Amino acid sequence: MEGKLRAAIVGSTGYGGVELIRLLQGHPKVEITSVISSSSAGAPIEEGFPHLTGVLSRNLDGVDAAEMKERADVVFTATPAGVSAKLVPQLLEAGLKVVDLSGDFRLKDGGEYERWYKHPAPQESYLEQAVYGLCEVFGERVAGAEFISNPGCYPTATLLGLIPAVKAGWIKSDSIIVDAKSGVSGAGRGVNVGVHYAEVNENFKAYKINKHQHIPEIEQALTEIAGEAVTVTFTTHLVPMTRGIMTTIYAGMTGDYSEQDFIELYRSYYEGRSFVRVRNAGIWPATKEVSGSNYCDIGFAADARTGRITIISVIDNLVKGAAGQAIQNLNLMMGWEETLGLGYTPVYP
Ligand SMILES: NC(=O)C1=CN([C@@H]2O[C@H](COP(=O)(O)OP(=O)(O)OC[C@H]3O[C@@H](n4cnc5c(N)ncnc54)[C@H](OP(=O)(O)O)[C@@H]3O)[C@@H](O)[C@H]2O)C=CC1
Ligand SMILES: CC(=O)N[C@@H](CCC(=O)OP(=O)(O)O)C(=O)O
Repeated sequence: MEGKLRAAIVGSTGYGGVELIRLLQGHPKVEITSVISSSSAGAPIEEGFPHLTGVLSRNLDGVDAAEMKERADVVFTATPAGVSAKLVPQLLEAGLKVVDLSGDFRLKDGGEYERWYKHPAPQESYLEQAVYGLCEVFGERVAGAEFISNPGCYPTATLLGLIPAVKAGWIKSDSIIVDAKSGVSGAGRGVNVGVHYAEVNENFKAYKINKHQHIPEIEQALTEIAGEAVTVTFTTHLVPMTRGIMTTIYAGMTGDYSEQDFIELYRSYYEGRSFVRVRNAGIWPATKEVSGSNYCDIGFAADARTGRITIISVIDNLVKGAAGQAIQNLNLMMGWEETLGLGYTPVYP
């Protein structure tokens, strides 16, 4: 184990944290040295998560920045909104590297954060320090950074599906509609009546229409790429499945572009990036085709009749949408190959 980077996971009893454990167990340069819980410190992690028996044998540690500094070099905070805002500054002041999976540091404008998340914003200096880790787009900023704000699950699928076309000026920036669907693990492990089995099974429902906290995150990145204000209509739906996000994106095209034009544009933009796979014409991605993996698969349908492009983008919300991208960010921070420890083939069927 000597020579490995030591990692602690706060929120290790949540879905994002447990997925970090699964993925980091296979990472050749990282050792998990602390799994942390605010409510079950002292208990063996296998007790609550029998699937980890024989995989990771550790007792849960309490939330203590000084102890984390003793035990770890990097901390993944897979904690609810509002918790990271208070905890992460302590970790940074202790000299730890941090990858935060929550939404607390993604919006550069603290006022916008308070408006959408309904929590007090973190101090401005930490918002400035946080590097928004959408690896395939802003990866150069991640290299050597000490503090990464990992993108949200829906924004990851949406932005990877939109950015090459927005950057090229191929779509009308006031015409974007994102129809997004998520599996139930996206809501986390906490009890919530909206994600109860009887509410979700054999059901399909829209939620947070025009009020979703990922809207400003998507618009912030698209506005930067476009160099002009971009707004999106964004509707989220809950699908009766465990993992997976599909975003179906509609936008008016600025010219007479074909599917093949889009395929070539996107393949060129993502050239050399292993985790974005652009489909051939007529083969649209499905969530199962990325499940358990760090891939984002993208497909297109151009409609000359309406002048609109339809872009389908799928990810596993817990991998590319959370833990996988967090590890990809760590790899880039450390100057390692970005695919290190992430070579998972999707679980199919
Ligand atoms: N699920 C997903 O697909 C995605 C989630 N995210 C974000 O990642 C973060 C984690 O999500 P997820 O794992 O799904 O959520 P969960 O609700 O499954 O887990 C969150 C964990 O945080 C811990 N926690 C709660 N309060 C505190 C506290 N005060 N201090 C320290 N730890 C605390 C809890 O564990 P304990 O009680 O043991 O401390 C809990 O298990 C959230 O911000 C979420 O929005 C981002 C992208 C995708
Ligand atoms: C299915 C489901 O409920 N998904 C959650 C995703 C939450 C999340 O990941 O929140 P942050 O990225 O803001 O931390 C939602 O739509 O709110």
